[in-house]
Amino acid sequence: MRMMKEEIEEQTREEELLSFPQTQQQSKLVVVGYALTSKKTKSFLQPKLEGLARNKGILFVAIDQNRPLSDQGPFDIVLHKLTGKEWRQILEEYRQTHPEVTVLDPPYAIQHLHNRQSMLQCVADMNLSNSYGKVDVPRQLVIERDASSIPDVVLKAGLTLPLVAKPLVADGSAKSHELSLAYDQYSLKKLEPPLVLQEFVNHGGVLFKVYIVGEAIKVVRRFSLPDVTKQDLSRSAGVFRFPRVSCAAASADDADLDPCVAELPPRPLLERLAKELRRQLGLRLFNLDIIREHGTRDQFYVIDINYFPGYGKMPEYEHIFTDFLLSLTQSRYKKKSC
Ligand SMILES: Nc1ncnc2c1ncn2[C@@H]1O[C@H](COP(=O)(O)OP(=O)(O)OP(=O)(O)O)[C@@H](O)[C@H]1O
Ligand SMILES: O=P(O)(O)O[C@H]1[C@H](OP(=O)(O)O)[C@@H](OP(=O)(O)O)[C@@H](O)[C@@H](O)[C@@H]1OP(=O)(O)O
Ligand SMILES: [Mg+2]
Ligand SMILES: [Mg+2]
Repeated sequence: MRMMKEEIEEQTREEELLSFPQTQQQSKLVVVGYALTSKKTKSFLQPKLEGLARNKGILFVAIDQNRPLSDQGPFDIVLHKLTGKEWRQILEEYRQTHPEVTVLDPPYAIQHLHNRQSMLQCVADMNLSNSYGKVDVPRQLVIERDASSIPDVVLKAGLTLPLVAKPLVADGSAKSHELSLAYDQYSLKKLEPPLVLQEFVNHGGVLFKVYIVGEAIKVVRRFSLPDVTKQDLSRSAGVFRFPRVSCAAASADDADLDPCVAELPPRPLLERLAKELRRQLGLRLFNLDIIREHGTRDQFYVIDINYFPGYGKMPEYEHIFTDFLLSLTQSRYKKKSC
């Protein structure tokens, strides 16, 4: 007789459990359910992560979106990065009915990052400035509709060209990553709202990606858009489109760079920024793109924040991530015994 799908899954899981070191079969395993796109599963769930996790007693189990979430598991942690209202509702309901499970992260908090205005609002409100530096967001305005009005609106708001035009919605779709650089005021009419118009900040062509996993922070350098000089601006006109520019950007960690451009932002400044963002956004898994204004030592701008970014590109992510997952279950255990 053919085995039921559930039975096969149960058997596979039992076999997986048996492949764990014996000490871990006896002590409690941390079961992490994941709901990720196939692209994300490939980049995140690399064999080196799964191997280390196994040694530490962590088991990753794929969530079947065609079956009720409550019938699966039991999970200690749910990791997810999928879009859609329906999925969000499923997760919110699951959080209510399964308070013992840590859902990374709450869907309502992630929603905050799906709009490029609300995404940076926390940073703007923070007014972070101390002896290590100053963190701002570029001046920007939201255009909801009517492209023909943009030149006027930009003039009135006093924004300085060139401007980066970014789709207002940042939901991870290919379209949400289609950016443009506008050199002159009249070409702005060619843009397609709803969008955010952000002042382009010269930063020496290098940006810093700050990856956050709970309390841990890792910073890497990436090549970015080159500076735009006054001469470039007077010579060029029009709108230059650059789809998925950030994904194509190579690592700049080993490049021979001007030390003033390459110097990482001060660690204490990033720690303060990360701590505030973690608290205010209510998120534990995100990264931010931060740039240093060219010609300054300590003026920084946050230009982008992403939920559950490409951790596969973060150095030592397998150690950092597994330690983080373990720390979550330990703190839950501590809370319970208190
Ligand atoms: N205000 C700005 N000033 C200078 N360069 C910028 C600015 N905004 C964006 N850029 C450049 O454009 C790139 C893409 O912008 P941004 O990071 O906002 O887009 P994204 O599609 O959300 O990227 P990601 O793939 O990281 O989610 C940046 O990595 C940077 O090189
Ligand atoms: O493509 P990668 O895995 O590297 O990760 C990228 C991730 O794509 P994915 O979540 O679809 O995989 C993007 O998410 P969406 O905005 O498209 O949702 C965004 O977070 C990028 O910033 C990540 O690149 P990183 O900033 O880490 O370099
Ligand atoms: Mg970015
Ligand atoms: Mg982004």
